[in-house]
Amino acid sequence: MNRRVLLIGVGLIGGSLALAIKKEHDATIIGYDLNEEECKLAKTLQVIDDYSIHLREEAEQADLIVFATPVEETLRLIEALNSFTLKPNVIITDVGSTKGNILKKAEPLQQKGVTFIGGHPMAGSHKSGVGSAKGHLFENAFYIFTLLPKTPNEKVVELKGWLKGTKANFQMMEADEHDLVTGVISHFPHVMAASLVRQVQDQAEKNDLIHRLAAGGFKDITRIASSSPSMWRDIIQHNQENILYLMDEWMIEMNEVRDLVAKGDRDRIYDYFSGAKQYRDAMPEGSKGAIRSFYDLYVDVLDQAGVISHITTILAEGNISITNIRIIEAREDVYGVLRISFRTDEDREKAKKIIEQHQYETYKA
Ligand SMILES: NC(=O)C1=CN([C@@H]2O[C@H](COP(=O)(O)OP(=O)(O)OC[C@H]3O[C@@H](n4cnc5c(N)ncnc54)[C@H](O)[C@@H]3O)[C@@H](O)[C@H]2O)C=CC1
Ligand SMILES: O=C(O)C(=O)Cc1ccc(O)cc1
Repeated sequence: MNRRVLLIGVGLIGGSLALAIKKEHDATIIGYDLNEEECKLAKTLQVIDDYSIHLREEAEQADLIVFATPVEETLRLIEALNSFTLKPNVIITDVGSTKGNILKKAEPLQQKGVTFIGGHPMAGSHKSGVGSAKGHLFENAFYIFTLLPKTPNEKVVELKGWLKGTKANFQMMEADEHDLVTGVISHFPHVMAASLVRQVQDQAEKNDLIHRLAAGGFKDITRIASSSPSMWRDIIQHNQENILYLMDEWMIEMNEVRDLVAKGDRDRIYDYFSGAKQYRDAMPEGSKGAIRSFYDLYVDVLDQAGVISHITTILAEGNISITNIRIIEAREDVYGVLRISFRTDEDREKAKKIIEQHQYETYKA
């Protein structure tokens, strides 16, 4: 019998999961979203088979229910599910960036014998909406499951089966540990990125050159500050304790660095940078973390006119597809750096070889 998936929240992550599910399953995917335009677009793009405005009716027929809504909304909707008569074997999961409060909210469902498995695919983008959804978004990314006590293992295996098409790397974690770890590597860095941008904004009011010069590397390192403010408001709210702890730690650290700078302590400043470099350089390559790594290649170009078409032609001849190409004009008009993004490290390596054969200089960030 054809199985039914109810996707609640048909945006970037929900749409990407739907596409991944479709790769491996011949199930009917029904979308439910407050924004009807997103549902229409999702249907046109064949991300979902159909959509509905009748949550109860759809939930009661579903074999798999996926919440891909902002965390605060997910909490509200999980509560609504409590009064529905769900199929006895249904699996409910979510994709929220925080897990503690969501699992607590799902406890009453489990007490009624319904399986809820917390999920967090740790890859994404600063973009929102189903228009940016991709079936391969979670390939090689960590996909964390957080379980309520007594969740049957066969249900976890079944959910992994549903999500096989993501080609993600599934991992189990306790909800508390998840929230601390993601606080460290994703949520707090997000606050930092936003604060760096706001510092530039404040300083740019005094000197408008700052705005122009920030367009290069600064923009790259603060890319995540362009993500959905409402999504991040929810994340910060639901990981408040960890974020406050990390902010306090950061301020202690900044005071220590401030002290080194004030004293002009050259050796210790060197040690500070060198320690950070060593630790960063030793981080594993090739696996995706929460913050998306791009397989970028930088190419020095002198004459910008015509160079993009030349490089795209030689890459096309070499059968290498690119996901993005952009000139970063950080060196005024004559010189430029071309940044080309690839889907895999392998593509980037092949491209590097080919481009260098044409006498361009390349480097990886
Ligand atoms: N964006 C990212 O990179 C990642 C996001 N996440 C998590 O995924 C979830 C969704 O994020 P995105 O897909 O990026 O957001 P999105 O904005 O692209 O999609 C969210 C969708 O939920 C809909 N929605 C909001 N409230 C609703 C409600 N009450 N009922 C039905 N639909 C509702 C919105 O209309 C929107 O279409 C969030 O919980 C976020 O924490 C997890 C991993 C990565
Ligand atoms: O844009 C990026 O790379 C991200 O930071 C993606 C992201 C956002 C939220 C998550 O919970 C996990 C990953």
